[in-house]
Amino acid sequence: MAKVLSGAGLRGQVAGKTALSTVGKSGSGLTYRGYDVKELAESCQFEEVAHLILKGNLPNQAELDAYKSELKAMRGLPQALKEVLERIPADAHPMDVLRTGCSMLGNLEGETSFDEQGKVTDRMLASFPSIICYWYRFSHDGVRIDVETDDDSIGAHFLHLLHGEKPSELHERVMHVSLILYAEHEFNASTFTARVCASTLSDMHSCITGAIGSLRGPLHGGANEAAMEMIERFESADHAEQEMMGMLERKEKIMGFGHAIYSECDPRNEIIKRWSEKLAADVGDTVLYPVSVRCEEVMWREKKLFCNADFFHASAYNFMKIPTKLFTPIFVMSRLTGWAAHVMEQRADNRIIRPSAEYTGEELRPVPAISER
Ligand SMILES: CC(=O)SCCNC(=O)CCNC(=O)[C@H](O)C(C)(C)COP(=O)(O)OP(=O)(O)OC[C@H]1O[C@@H](n2cnc3c(N)ncnc32)[C@H](O)[C@@H]1OP(=O)(O)O
Ligand SMILES: O=C([O-])CC(=O)C(=O)O
Repeated sequence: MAKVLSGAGLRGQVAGKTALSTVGKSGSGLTYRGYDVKELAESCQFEEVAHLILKGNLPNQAELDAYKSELKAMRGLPQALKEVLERIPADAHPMDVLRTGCSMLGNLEGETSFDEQGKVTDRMLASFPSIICYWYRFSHDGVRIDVETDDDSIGAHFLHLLHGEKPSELHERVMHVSLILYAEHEFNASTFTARVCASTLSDMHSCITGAIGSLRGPLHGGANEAAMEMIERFESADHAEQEMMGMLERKEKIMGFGHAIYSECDPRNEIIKRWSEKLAADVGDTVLYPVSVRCEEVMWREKKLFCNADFFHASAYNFMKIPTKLFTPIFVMSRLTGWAAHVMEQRADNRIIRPSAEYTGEELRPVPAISER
């Protein structure tokens, strides 16, 4: 007889093994393949971390240069995909666009054998910024942009396509940090979605498409967007405090706070918060950053709830003039590495994931004739 779990949401249950990351091991830490995320975010480019997660090692200079060149060469989009993107309306959610774009790429350049898993993942990594920005610029500005730029990094490629000009050094660095922080996080909801899909021996594009859908919700990746929608309503730190107290009294969920695994703090927060502060100084902000800090203070004082990775990402992205609706797609551009690495790990030692349910429905009963229902 299978054991019935008492806690909802499978909280605290070990659902499988991974060598990719540890989350909250001592209440607050995060490591990717044994490296502390703080050190990675301090000294690495996102492409180094993508290489670490997907290929197993931090690349040396020659390997990094080769990997970046390979990715650069994969930025173009097939005409049939552009045509699909052009038909998606401007008021669609960009996460839905990305979900469709990923799925369409699977139709055009599908994974025909698991030997291709590395290649199709790199292709997605290189082309997701193109997909999202091609649609965004076409539907919002009516232009068909050339997505094959020579930018050095994935983050710079994205910002260049979005704004039509190369980003500053500061913005490119913030993108590296942000993409590193979001890259991998053990058995979170979207990664678990990808692994469940992989366990049926499905293809990579299906696993990633499912994961995008799972990340979209405001309790997961969608929280950075929801946090932005909240903080932009606040006119000052005092106003933020007053509104937050009301929300807490009404027992509303405050997006960007709390975590299913971390018990003390989310280690990604202090890093992105520092960069948000730098960006605030860069743009001369006197509202959004102080409002965000006050929200953090109120939540800790009132509920002992801390900011997760999403909260200060909201102001950081806003300072870089990234439209709010594109916040969660950036998360996808990064987490794709973790998702794909988990798919590969699942495939390497697979058994179909199929838990049991505790039945809470009716006892066995006869089917009444239709005239008697
Ligand atoms: C990158 C990421 O995906 S990080 C997560 C992003 N998501 C969010 O920011 C959404 C807001 N946060 C939440 O909804 C939750 O904290 C989650 C989904 C992250 C974790 O959920 P859980 O593990 O179920 O939360 P947990 O069990 O710790 O909650 C404990 C209590 O704190 C409350 N709580 C948790 N987070 C919040 C919050 N953000 N605002 C208000 N109350 C909260 C819960 O309602 C619960 O209260 P109760 O005991 O009275 O029912
Ligand atoms: O681990 C989680 O549940 C959510 C999270 O922080 C992430 O996926 O980055």
